[in-house]
Amino acid sequence: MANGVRPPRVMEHRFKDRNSLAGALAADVCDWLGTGLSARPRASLIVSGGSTPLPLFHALRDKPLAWERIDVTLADERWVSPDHADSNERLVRQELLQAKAAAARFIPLKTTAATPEQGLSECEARLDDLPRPLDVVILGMGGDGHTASLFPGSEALAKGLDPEGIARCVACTPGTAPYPRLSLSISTLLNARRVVLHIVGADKWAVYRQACEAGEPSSLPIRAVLHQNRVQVDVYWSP
Ligand SMILES: O=C1O[C@H](COP(=O)(O)O)[C@@H](O)[C@H](O)[C@H]1O
Repeated sequence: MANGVRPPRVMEHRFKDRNSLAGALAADVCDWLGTGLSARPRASLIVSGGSTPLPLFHALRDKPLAWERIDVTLADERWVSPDHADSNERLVRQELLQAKAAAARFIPLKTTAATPEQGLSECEARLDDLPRPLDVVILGMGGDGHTASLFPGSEALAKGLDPEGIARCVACTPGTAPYPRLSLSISTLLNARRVVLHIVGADKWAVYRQACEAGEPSSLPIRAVLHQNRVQVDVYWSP
């Protein structure tokens, strides 16, 4: 694929550094949520965990939005206690749901069930509350092309990547990353007004460019986000 060619529904936004990216993406997310709130009683924001979103969370939490009318949940969760260092819920509570954003309603994915498989139906019920389409979905991507917790080689991948699937979420145990997990399915994540892929670093840019080429989503699950006709995907990248 020639440099610069990308799937038709993909728009690229490139920044000189991570803080510039975070500031611009926070401003855009604020506009999109504001548009949702002006048209409907509530708006939804689905965020990812891991290390990439930290500067975004810090830029977003001070935005002057009617946060008490915003529902926040996660694209995926590691099945660890909510106060565990690697819990995505902990990250969101400590780093996003502060300052003005403390007024938002948070919907955790982690339940008290022992495994994500056992927690799946409660989680689906929690997500049923969210009006569709979702307003803003912000996805991350791992170096292996996973997005949310849709990992290459995991047993739940076919179910999670089914574009017409009715499952809101899937339980999985990645062979290549720690912790059992629960992930929103691709059909849930793409039923959205705005979908963002937020990635940083040259390595992730190379994986993203590889995923822009036609191929199997089972080897690079992010392909299921990039190669579809349902919604525009805005890719925000910086070195
Ligand atoms: O495990 C996960 O990985 C991805 C990417 O994380 P990063 O640390 O490379 O930014 C993340 O999007 C996902 O939410 C998380 O659970």
